[in-house]
Amino acid sequence: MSDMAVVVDDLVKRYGELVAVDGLSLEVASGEILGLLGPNGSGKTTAINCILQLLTYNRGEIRVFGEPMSATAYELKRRIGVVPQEVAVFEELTVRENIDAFCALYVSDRARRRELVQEAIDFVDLGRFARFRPKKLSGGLLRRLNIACGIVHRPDLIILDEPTVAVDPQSRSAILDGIKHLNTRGATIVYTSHYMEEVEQLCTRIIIMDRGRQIAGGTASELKAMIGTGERIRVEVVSPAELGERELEQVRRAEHVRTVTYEPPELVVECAPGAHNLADVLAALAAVDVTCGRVTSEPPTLNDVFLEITGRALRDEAA
Ligand SMILES: Nc1ncnc2c1ncn2[C@@H]1O[C@H](COP(=O)(O)OP(=O)(O)OP(=O)(O)O)[C@@H](O)[C@H]1O
Repeated sequence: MSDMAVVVDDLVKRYGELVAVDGLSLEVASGEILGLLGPNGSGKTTAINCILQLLTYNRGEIRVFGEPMSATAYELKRRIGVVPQEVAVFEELTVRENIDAFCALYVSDRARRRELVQEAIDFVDLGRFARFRPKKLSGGLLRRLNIACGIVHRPDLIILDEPTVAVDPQSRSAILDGIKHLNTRGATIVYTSHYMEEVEQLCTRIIIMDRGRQIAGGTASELKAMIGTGERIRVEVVSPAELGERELEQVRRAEHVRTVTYEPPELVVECAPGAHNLADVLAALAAVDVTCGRVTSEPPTLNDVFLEITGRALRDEAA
């Protein structure tokens, strides 16, 4: 099983009465970018902290690169880089000194460390800020510093816990590109997020978590193929001013139509997978003399997958 970077078997972590991780099993293959996707509170951070042995747990086995993980497995820990959810850097040190301090935990040779620190600074593009202290950095730059501190020792496995929360779009896209680059350079990546778009863009495989459990896993396309929705068609109704039951019923009767919702002027039709859904829906509308304006057809999202399995949305609008 040496091609597995991480194997978690039946992990349980309780906080008093609350079961934060509830029999979680998962595998991370060497070389992949695994996304752990789940709403806030689904147990992602707790699972990660158990894997890293930062928390004790009630049950379960964890192996990293084929070896049992334990609090004192220092050789294994050296091969892991962690980018925690909360930015954790030293306020009194500059950017360069911070990265060096983290590097020094694993690399004692000063010349080698200088090279690695410079490489990490270049990697997150913080060269212009190398002599700044953290309090002078914006949120996005702080996140980049946090990443540099986690990856400076060139770990084989990199675990990033929601590294783009509260980050501007430009820094976010730089961070995602950087993670892809680390992966091409050979690192296995575990990436937790509640942003489904990010996970879909970045990850080669995705595990969806809810209430401390894995509820589904696969590539984004495999996950979407698991559910009944093939596409969501949105139609702006131009005339008549308001659709009646006759027109709505006509659409419902079209082949593959699963649900029809109408909030004037928009009609939303969810269809099961089919080759001519859009044409069928438009033909149904034309048959009852409905004139359409803008029409769009979208494939299902990972939120649809989550919704279909749990009955709830992956995240509320404010998240
Ligand atoms: N130290 C703690 N004591 C008690 N309960 C906790 C503690 N840490 C987490 N929890 C609870 O455990 C559950 C899982 O939390 P966890 O932080 O692992 O979820 P998450 O998916 O990482 O969400 P988030 O992205 O918000 O961190 C939540 O119900 C949370 O309130």
